[in-house]
Amino acid sequence: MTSALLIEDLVKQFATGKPAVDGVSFDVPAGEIVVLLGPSGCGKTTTLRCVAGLEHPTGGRISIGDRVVSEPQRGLLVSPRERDIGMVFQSYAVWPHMTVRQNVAYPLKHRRKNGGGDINTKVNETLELVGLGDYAERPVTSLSGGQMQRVALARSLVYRPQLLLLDEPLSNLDAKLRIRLRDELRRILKQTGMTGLYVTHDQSEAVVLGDRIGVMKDGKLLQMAPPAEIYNRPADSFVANFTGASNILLGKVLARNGDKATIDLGAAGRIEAWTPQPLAVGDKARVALRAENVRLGEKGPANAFSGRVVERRYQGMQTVYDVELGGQRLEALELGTAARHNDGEIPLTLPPDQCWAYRDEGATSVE
Ligand SMILES: Nc1ncnc2c1ncn2[C@@H]1O[C@H](COP(=O)(O)OP(=O)(O)OP(=O)(O)O)[C@@H](O)[C@H]1O
Repeated sequence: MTSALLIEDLVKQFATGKPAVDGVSFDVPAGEIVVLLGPSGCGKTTTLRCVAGLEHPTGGRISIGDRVVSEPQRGLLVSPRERDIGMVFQSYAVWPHMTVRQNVAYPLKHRRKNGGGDINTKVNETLELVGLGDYAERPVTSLSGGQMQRVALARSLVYRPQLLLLDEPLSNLDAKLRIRLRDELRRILKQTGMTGLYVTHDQSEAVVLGDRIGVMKDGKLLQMAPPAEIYNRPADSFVANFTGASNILLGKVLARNGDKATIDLGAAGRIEAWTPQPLAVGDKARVALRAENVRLGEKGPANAFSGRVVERRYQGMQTVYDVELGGQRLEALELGTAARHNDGEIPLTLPPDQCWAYRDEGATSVE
């Protein structure tokens, strides 16, 4: 089957600096939502703009459906209007002098491709889909930010483009609305069977919306995988850290056994960890793990340690514990409204599957 979007070795070099996009390749099968996630400046917006045709790539190839839309080596560049894409941006791109209905009908009246059929029926169906059925005749400027963004979404969905591009569409909304629209967006996109490429720096949006998440850093795509794999099998220490595995234990590789490694943590003892990288015996390693995966008060069958709680921070719905482990520090998170552990010595378990060892590129090590 042809991918709805295929990006091969995409490079974008602006006049100055390092390449904003540096050899990125991935595909999006029809009906799938791929989210590009990464910190500010990692190149996710530039990638999306290259797909839209708003940026001219320096190298590589982009195909939408079975049509190549950009291949600079052959001097090929299809204009944005000819790409059959929809776009939703951070700012609510709506026509302020029109009603909601007129805004959503606009692309059907002004695009070559409208698929035929009755414009009013299509507009009504799309407004229902985005939850604005009762607002059709209102001036668009009388709507709230969240509603305006629904209008922008409806306007991009109404002509059923081959591909929908969304660049941080929720970031201008207040926190509560952002969460509601985030959850609804997935339902809406899935209901229409739309293929989507979505850009965000917000992990929770990426996890809720994406069938797959691509984590980017410095113009490179570090990992592209379903959310659960990104969260449970991060291929790279940056991916682990960016998605919230904030605990890092430093050590040295003692032994390898398949995709597991035994790491010497110095005074803390030895730890078993999963490793996606070809670590060798003697290598310095960083073991990453999430605060929520530290099992305080438990003596498990593997990776059982004795630590010391040095500080507790009660946060109402959860408690964060600072734990000392052989001269290193860990944070442990306990969900629930009651803190069950006190300061002082405590057994704890770090489940081997939830400990991930990466090569330590930094200088620090435990001798
Ligand atoms: N028009 C431009 N001219 C020069 N450099 C640019 C231009 N647009 C982006 N860049 C640079 O390219 C790199 C990637 O930017 P890009 O906007 O793609 O990152 P991003 O991950 O989307 O970040 P953000 O979330 O802040 O938008 C950055 O270093 C940025 O400064």
